[in-house]
Amino acid sequence: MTPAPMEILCADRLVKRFGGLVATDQASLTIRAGELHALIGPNGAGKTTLIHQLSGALAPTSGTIRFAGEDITALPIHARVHRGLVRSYQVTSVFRRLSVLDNLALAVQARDGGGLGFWRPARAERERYADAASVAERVGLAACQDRIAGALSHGEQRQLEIGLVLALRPRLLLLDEPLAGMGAEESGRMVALLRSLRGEHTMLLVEHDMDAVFRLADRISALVSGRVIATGTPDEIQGHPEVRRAYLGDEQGEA
Ligand SMILES: Nc1ncnc2c1ncn2[C@@H]1O[C@H](COP(=O)(O)OP(=O)(O)OP(=O)(O)O)[C@@H](O)[C@H]1O
Repeated sequence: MTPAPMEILCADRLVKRFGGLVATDQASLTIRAGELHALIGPNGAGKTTLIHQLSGALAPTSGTIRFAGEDITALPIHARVHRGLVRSYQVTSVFRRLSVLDNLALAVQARDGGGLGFWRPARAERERYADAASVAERVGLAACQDRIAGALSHGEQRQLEIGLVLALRPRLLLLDEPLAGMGAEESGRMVALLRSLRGEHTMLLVEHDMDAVFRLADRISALVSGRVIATGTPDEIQGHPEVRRAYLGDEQGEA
């Protein structure tokens, strides 16, 4: 029997040039099924450019991306989403005038290919809403599932965005700075949510909050000038001399 592949995503030597600028420079990255993998790096290191290449928003100049054993380098965003590679805020967006539950039900419907409930529309609708309610609960929004999305706090809206991605039942979630712009309390809630998803979902997290990254990640890859210079456990990354010099600086490198 062939064992299931451990690696869900394998990016091999991705180069992205913008004119004379090389934003990712032979960047290679492997994500294992089930892990929370964080990508760290200083401003301008190429994190966003790399994520965009993985999601399909940007075509690499060279290099390949394999997902679940298939070469997806040339596939557009929607085809990657269809295969289960989903980035938050890219494909699904919050409809501010709809309720939390309606937003989630629409994402469930999108997942099911438009919800062709031709036979039993009422039942299909009920199932969709039951599914949406369980996602609302999963992301900590059960108590406000009937509220208009536009009236949610910033932190709750980010929780909803995670819910919209989860409703698509992704095989790999690309999370781009989920803690951005949050205060301590909201950020604590989001970290708890991400921790609760750990082990249940495979995630690639780009985040500037080093504290959160080192608390959450199973493995971390460090990007410097477009290159992945190290991948390892939080302890290995924290002790890596080049990483300490390049990334952690006086935050942790001096500790
Ligand atoms: N569309 C573009 N056209 C030209 N240059 C770009 C473009 N997108 C990114 N760059 C450049 O590529 C380099 C990498 O940028 P990128 O945004 O990927 O880095 P980052 O690690 O995500 O940075 P930050 O942490 O500040 O978000 C930077 O020098 C940036 O100016």
